Amino acid sequence: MPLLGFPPFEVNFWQLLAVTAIGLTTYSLTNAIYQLYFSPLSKIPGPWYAAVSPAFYLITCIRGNTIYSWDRLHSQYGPYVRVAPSVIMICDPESAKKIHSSSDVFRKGSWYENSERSMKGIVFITDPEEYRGRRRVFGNVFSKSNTALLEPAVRRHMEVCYKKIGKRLDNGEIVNMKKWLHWAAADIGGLVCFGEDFGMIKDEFESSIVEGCVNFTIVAGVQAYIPYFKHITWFLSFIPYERIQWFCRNEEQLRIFSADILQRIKREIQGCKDGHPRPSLFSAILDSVDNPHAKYKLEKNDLVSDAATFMIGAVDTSAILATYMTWIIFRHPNIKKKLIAELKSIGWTQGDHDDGITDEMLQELPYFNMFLQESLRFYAPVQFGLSRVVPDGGRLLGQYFIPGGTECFAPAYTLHRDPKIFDDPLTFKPERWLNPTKEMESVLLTFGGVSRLCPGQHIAMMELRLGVFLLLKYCFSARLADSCTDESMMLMDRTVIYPRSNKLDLQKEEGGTENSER
Ligand code: HEM
Repeated sequence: MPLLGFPPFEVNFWQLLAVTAIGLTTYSLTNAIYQLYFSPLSKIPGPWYAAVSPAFYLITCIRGNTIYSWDRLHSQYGPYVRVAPSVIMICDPESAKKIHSSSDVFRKGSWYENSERSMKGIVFITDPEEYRGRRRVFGNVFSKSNTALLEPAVRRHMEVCYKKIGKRLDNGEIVNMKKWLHWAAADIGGLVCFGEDFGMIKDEFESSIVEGCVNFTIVAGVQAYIPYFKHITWFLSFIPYERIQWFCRNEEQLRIFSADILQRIKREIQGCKDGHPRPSLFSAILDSVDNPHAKYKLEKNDLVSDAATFMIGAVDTSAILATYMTWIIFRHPNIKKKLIAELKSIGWTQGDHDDGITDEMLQELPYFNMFLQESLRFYAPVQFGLSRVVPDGGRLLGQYFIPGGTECFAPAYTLHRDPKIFDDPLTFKPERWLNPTKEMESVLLTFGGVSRLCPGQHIAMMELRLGVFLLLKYCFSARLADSCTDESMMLMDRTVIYPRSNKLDLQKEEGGTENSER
């Protein structure tokens, strides 16, 4: 009996397919016409296929080495490029400053929401209000003066590291500096955050924390571009295949690792007769979880996430920058000579002798600090562009009015090499920082933008200064091994940059003096 008198409505498979195809084609065509001619972003140049579908952007990001893709697009289309229907890339210093401003905050974008599963650490907080609350918990533990208190422990640790490397070089070994610098960065991260290192330099082994931190940035760099992928990985983690499990369970393993350490610190505090355990960042803030009267409260889960996040933030970044600084020192003998000359002026001696040099003295050396600054420009570990969202109401960026909700990013790789700001930008030239322009200083995004500056930057800078000084002290007579070439050190990019060969080998210069003893 036909319903309401209408004849029965029958569709066969082919009709259904035809209707679906017509529907999809109409939608795609209408969307393409809208995106190309009517969208508020349609005036922004860029490849047409990037404007009509997010596929180009997602594939470029998932493939990695985006720094080169963005740089090419910038040279082709100019400072503003539309790389997806609602994503724009900005290579204009003024607008880069705006999107990272601390007064008119552009919140963090979908990259951060997608890249974690259960890790609610500070770096992944996108809401500015929630971020301010979390930052208050940490108070001034990262201030320059607090960082200076850590110098003796950090220095002792680094001294052991470089002495060991020097001895190995003297014994004729080829030493992969990248590996040792990752061990040192993780050990120091442990010292700073938890008051204990992981014994990697002492026992010369790689704790799973290094692999965990490096893997996290790699996995996050893929997951961040595939919406809902983080939910799928939960199911995938049950597949009994080692590589898949490694990919899917890395975040959980880091959280377990952090929870264990925090538990140990807590036991230590409870067992401490005088109530003063080893000083560390997290022993200072444990109180915010356990004390009901603490001024700023933190959930236990967030504390564990923060502990893992701080290690992720500390390890790969510091190690990679130190690796490239080592490369530059041995790649350019004139730079090494100038650094040594300046160090000699404050009493530097080669080998195992106390020359009384402190971090404070290193901060006074002009060439030494220009070398550091140029390294921060050239080898910023995070160069792909930190994603931000235009606030409600939209904002004027350059000559374009960009609607609220649009994602934007300013790739550090391209900005740090802008010939309008840096003369001869592809040459590593410390002297350019002798009289820097305001623009040169403000465009550097090595430690992030002003609204979300890296809290570990003073610690990282101290580590880098002491690292260069101790490298020259204990590995003075080294040279680059034959395996280490311009080609092998070419920048690759997967969230954090790394050398193409994934190593930096040093060996002893033939006829050079002993490194460990004068
Ligand atoms: C050379 C070394 C380092 C570099 C180049 C570096 C770089 C950065 C950058 C670019 C950001 C901003 C990320 C964003 O906007 O999403 C950041 C954030 C962060 N860094 Fe570092 N970092 C370094 C060392 C450290 C160290 C040693 C620590 C901890 C002891 C640390 C902890 C963090 C944390 C917790 C954040 C998140 C802050 C936030 O979201 O506001 N970093 N870092």
